[in-house]
Amino acid sequence: MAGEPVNVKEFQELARLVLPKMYYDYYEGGAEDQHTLEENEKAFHRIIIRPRILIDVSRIDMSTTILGYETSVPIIVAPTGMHKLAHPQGEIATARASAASNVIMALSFMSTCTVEEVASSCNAIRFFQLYVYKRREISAMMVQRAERNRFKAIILTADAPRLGRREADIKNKMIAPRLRNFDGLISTDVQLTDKGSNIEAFASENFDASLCWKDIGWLKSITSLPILIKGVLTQEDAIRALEEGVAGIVVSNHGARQLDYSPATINVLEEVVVAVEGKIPVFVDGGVRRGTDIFKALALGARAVMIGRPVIYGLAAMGEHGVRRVINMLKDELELTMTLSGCCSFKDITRGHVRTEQDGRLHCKL
Ligand SMILES: Cc1cc2nc3c(=O)[nH]c(=O)nc-3n(C[C@H](O)[C@H](O)[C@H](O)COP(=O)(O)O)c2cc1C
Ligand SMILES: CC(C)CC(=O)C(=O)O
Repeated sequence: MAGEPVNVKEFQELARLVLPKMYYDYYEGGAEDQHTLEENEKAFHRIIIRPRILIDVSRIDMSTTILGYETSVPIIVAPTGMHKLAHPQGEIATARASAASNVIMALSFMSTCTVEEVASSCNAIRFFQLYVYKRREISAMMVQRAERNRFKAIILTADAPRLGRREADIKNKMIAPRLRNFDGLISTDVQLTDKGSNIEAFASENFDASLCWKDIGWLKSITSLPILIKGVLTQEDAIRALEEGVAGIVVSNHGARQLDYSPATINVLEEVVVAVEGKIPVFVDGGVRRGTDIFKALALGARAVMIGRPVIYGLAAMGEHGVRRVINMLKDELELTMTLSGCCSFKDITRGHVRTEQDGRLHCKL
């Protein structure tokens, strides 16, 4: 590639060039046939923007709030595991870049830097993603550590009772690195398989597949932080989450790494938004690679998007600077999209600014 990368895809290509194949495959891959992986992006491509003209767009206001916290753009850094495989500074580089760009970072439960290291690396609003282990006391202790270190919300990932089947990781015999948060508590040196992915083996040894709705009560009993549920893909689960009193929902298929042939997230966002009737904010992730994608998600009712792989690609390519570049590129693209669509602020972006495939079908029937 000649010159500096100018979009997320070019950062992906740079990441592919610099990373060992085992790690690149881990980051990039999805489950099984990777049908949903492809669809997460393609479903965005099938949504058309309906721009409005002759509106004064000389000033665009990009500021917004997420759970009451001010942020420069409706982007949250999604929780993704093990950043030190992408760059030696790991999650500290990601946290500093997020802080510099004034966006919220969600730290993965499976981080390679500790909660305390990330918290002390910079001053920023951070959320903490939670996996519930069979040894619940470990998860409870992590929630308390996050709370002590001023994380502002818990994101409970609810789509991973087991890890999805990621065939590249199986072929590469993907190795789980040391997770220093769990030093002295749990080892990533699992010896369950002599073949296959060690990450998968680690997850099946430790993740609690019995986690269910009643456990939201348990989580509430151990923390006073707001709880977001990540992994909702249906109106039924959205309504249930609402009944459990969560503070927000993340429409997510885990970057298509869990259940293949689950829907592209942008295709089910509206179903969830309609179900919650504006009572709590709805976020979405999966396949966001352009500012136009963010615009589409906002038009369909998302409060903000989360980005997973784009951040990793920036981190692998250029460390902290790369993550900043990726976030700022997406921000610039969103600003341009708003300008060219006649929207001066987020409240100006309406359902009428996009046409989905389903809308197309409705028109045909008329
Ligand atoms: C390499 C990788 C690691 C991930 N690790 C986690 C994790 O530890 N916890 C979690 O809740 N989600 C995890 N996810 C899912 C992301 O939070 C997010 O849902 C997904 O990456 C969004 O899709 P995108 O990568 O297309 O932006 C991971 C995703 C990737 C790609
Ligand atoms: C280390 C993994 C369990 C993190 C994860 O959720 C993922 O790879 O999708």
